[in-house]
Amino acid sequence: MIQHDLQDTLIENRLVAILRAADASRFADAAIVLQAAGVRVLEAALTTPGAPEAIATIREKLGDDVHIGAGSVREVSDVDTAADAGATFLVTPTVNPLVLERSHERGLPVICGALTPTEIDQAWRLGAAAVKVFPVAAVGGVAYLRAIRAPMPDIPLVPTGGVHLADVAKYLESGSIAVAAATPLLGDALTSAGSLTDLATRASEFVAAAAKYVSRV
Ligand SMILES: O=C(O)C(=O)C[C@H](O)[C@H](O)COP(=O)(O)O
Repeated sequence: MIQHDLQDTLIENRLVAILRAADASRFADAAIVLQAAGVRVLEAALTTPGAPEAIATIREKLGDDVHIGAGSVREVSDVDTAADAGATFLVTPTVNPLVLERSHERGLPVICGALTPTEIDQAWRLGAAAVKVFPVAAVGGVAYLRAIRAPMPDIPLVPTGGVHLADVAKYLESGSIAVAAATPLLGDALTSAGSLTDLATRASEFVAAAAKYVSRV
């Protein structure tokens, strides 16, 4: 996937579901539930043991209908791990020029994590396809997002971290290209005690909230 394709995919979906857990045993089942609910952009965090294998399984089972990225990419070696597993894009929590450089070499677009105006601008100038404003809720949520957008309206922003269902419309109304959520969307669905039925309900609610802002490009 190239930069513009990822931007188009985000505009067409407005929602990224982040899979992160103690282990990846339920990632593929959760991905199937998410796909059925209309979620098309998934991110498997590399902090989860077994995430690369889960990325490969999800690609095999769900095909090209679902975009599966690797998240929490911090090291250059993570880029290669994710690319070799078949991830179609990368998500980082930080701005690391070496990670962006290697991602470009491997042909993978990046949603690069950043927080301050300087970091956000730097991530964009280093060639990020979009900038993940993380952790957005902890620093002021929608008000912070709006403040960032005013002087930098050209940068596609993906607010992440503490984005709850009730916030989805507010962030998208404020000009975000998409929102990303882990805990508020996945809940405990990735644990053995979690319910995939409840996940289906939550995912449908998130998709419905984002749907108003979806545009076909
Ligand atoms: O994966 C990464 O690279 C991140 O840094 C982003 C996180 O997964 C967020 O921490 C999600 O936050 P919640 O949606 O509040 O659970």
